[in-house]
Amino acid sequence: MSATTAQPAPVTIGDLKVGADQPVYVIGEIGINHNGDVEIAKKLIDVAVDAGCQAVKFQKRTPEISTPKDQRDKIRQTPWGEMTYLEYKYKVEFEEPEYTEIDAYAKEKGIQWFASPWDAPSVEFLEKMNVPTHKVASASVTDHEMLRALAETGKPIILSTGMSTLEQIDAAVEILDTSKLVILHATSTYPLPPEEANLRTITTLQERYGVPVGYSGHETGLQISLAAVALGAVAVERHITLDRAMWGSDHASSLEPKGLENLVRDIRILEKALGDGEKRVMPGEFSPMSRLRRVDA
Ligand SMILES: C=C(OP(=O)(O)O)C(=O)O
Repeated sequence: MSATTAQPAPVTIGDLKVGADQPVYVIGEIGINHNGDVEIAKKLIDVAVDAGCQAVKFQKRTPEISTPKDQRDKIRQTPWGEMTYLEYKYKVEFEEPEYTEIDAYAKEKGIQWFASPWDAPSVEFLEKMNVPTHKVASASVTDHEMLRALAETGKPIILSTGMSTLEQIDAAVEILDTSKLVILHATSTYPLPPEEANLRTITTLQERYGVPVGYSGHETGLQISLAAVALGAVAVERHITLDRAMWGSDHASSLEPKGLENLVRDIRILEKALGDGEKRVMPGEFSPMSRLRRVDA
């Protein structure tokens, strides 16, 4: 008899399955860490492939819709000079030519790519790019118009839950098809202090929604993401960068290439180490047992 309880069926994303008894689905979140440069995006795809991630992720916005009205005219110093926040948002936004290049490059490298749309037109854009899944960023949990647009795509959805109450998540889940849903536990504090990680929420979400649950991390270092896997996270998403000192809001709390490589290496070790929960004598124990255990005891 196995000690493990019944697990929800895995969710199929492209040619991969995400769920219990599957390799942890590791997503390198490029986000806007490409700083508007497709060559940086391609280097980050290489970093994710070399580390052993199954996917990279971007963020797709229609800036005049997704940028909060009270933020648009704020002046920012940027590598492109002084500009409004809205102008800056356009600078780091990829459109069809860049995503076509990214799509071809990711296919050539054998890695999945998708994005979090931040408004309904971006869902339509990503659908045209034929992505295998869509991610809901924590900021969009309460954007029911966009969630309905996502549900209509019929694609599997990865729903992040930072900044959200259980009631807000209930309302989001109500709109989505739970047979194609992966939920990510997240705390949207950048960088995330350990005392706000609340990793046992992974179990709370598993029990409440009965779908595969993963983790989207914003901490520095690897321990919290690894603990999430030990607690049953079936997917892990981390921001990635070429250099944490690069200009931009997300670089500082991102993993550099070596950190990502170590994370995936350690996740693969944990997958093996977690086992199935069934107590049995392991093959490697027979020899020590014959040396150490008295047969007459
Ligand atoms: C911000 C995002 O995700 P999360 O809420 O998981 O950090 C995103 O996917 O764009």
